[in-house]
Amino acid sequence: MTAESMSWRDYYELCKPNVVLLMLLTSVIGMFMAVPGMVPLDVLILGNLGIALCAGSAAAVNHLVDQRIDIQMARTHNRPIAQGRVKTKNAAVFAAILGGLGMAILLLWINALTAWLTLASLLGYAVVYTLFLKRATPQNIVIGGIAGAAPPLLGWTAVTGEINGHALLLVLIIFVWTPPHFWALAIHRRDEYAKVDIPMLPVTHGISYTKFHTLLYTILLFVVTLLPFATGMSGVLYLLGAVCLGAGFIYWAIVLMRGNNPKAPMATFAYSIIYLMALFIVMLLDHYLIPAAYVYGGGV
Ligand code: HEM
Ligand SMILES: CC(C)=CCC/C(C)=C/CC/C(C)=C/COP(=O)(O)OP(=O)(O)O
Repeated sequence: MTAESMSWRDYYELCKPNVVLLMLLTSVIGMFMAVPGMVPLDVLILGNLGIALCAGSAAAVNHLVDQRIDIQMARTHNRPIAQGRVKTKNAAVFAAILGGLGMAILLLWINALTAWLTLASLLGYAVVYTLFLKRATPQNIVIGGIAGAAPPLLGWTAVTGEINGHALLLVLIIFVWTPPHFWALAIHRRDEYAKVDIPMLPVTHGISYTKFHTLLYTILLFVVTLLPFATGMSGVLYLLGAVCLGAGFIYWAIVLMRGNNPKAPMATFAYSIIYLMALFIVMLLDHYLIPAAYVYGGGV
C-alpha cells in the first residue's frame, strides 16, 4: 500500500465512518417517516451529505481533542492523530473543511433550520461532550447523547422545514438507547478509562451500579419504543419488531447483570448496534408496507 492511500484511509478513519453510517441510516429514515410518499431526491442526497460531512467534522475534532488519552488506551491507541500519522493542524483544517462544506450544503440547498440544528449537534459532540462533559461527569454520555440522537430530526426537518413531535420521538429513542450502548462497552473497558482519568460510570460508581443502570435504561427504552405505535406514528409490524428487538436487548442486559458470562459486555454492545439498525429499518418497512397492504387489500 502506498503512503498516499494510507493517508486517505487515516482521514477517512478520523470521521468515525461506521458510527456516521448508522447515524445516516437514522437520518434517511427520519426523512422517509416525514412524508407519505418518496422523499425528493435532492433533499435525500444533499441533506444526508450535509449531515454526514458535519458529523464527520465533529468526529475529527473528537480525535484531535482526545489524542493524548487515545494514545494511552488499547482500543484507541492506533488512531491517526494519536500516532502522529495525521498532524494536529491538518486534522483541524480537515475538520473545518468538512464542517464548512456540510453547513454550506445545508444552508444553500436544504434549509436554515436543519443547518443550525446540525451545527448545534456538531458543537454538542465536538465541544460540549468531548471538551467538557467527557472529562467532568459520569453523566457525560447521557447528556452528550442528545447530539448523537439528533440525525432523525435533522432528516425530518430537511424534508419539512419544521420540528415535529414524531421526529422528537425518534430522537428520544436514540437518546435512551445511548447509555446501554455505551455503558456495555465501558464496563468492558473500565480499567482503561480509569487509567486516563475519564469519569465514565463504571469508573466512578462501579461495575454493578453501571450494569443495573444499563438494565434500567434498557427497560425504559422498551417502553419508549412503544410510543410510535401508541401515538399512531407506526403500525403493528413496527410494534412486533420493537417488542422482539427490545426483549432481546433486555435479555442481554439481564445476562450482563447476572455477571457469569464474560462475553456479555461486548455481546450487549454489539447487540445495541444491530438493535438500532433493525428498529429503524422495521419502522421504515412498517411505514411503507402496511399502508400498501391496506390499499391493495381494500382494492380487491
Ligand atoms: C454520546 C453518545 C455515544 C457514545 C458515548 C458512543 C460510544 C461509542 C464508542 C466508545 C464506540 C467505540 C467502539 C470501538 O471503538 O470499538 C462506539 C461504537 C459505535 N457506535 Fe457509538 N456512541 C454514541 C452514540 C452513537 C450513536 C448515536 C450511534 C448511531 C446512531 C452510534 C453508533 C455506533 C456504531 C455503529 C459503533 C461501531 C463502530 C465500529 O465498529 O467502528 N453511537 N460508540
Ligand atoms: C452533526 C452530528 C450528527 C454530530 C454527531 C457527531 C458524532 C459522530 C457523534 C458520535 C458519538 C460517539 C461515537 C461518541 C463516542 O465518543 P467518545 O470520545 O466517547 O469515544 P471514543 O473514545 O471512541 O472516541
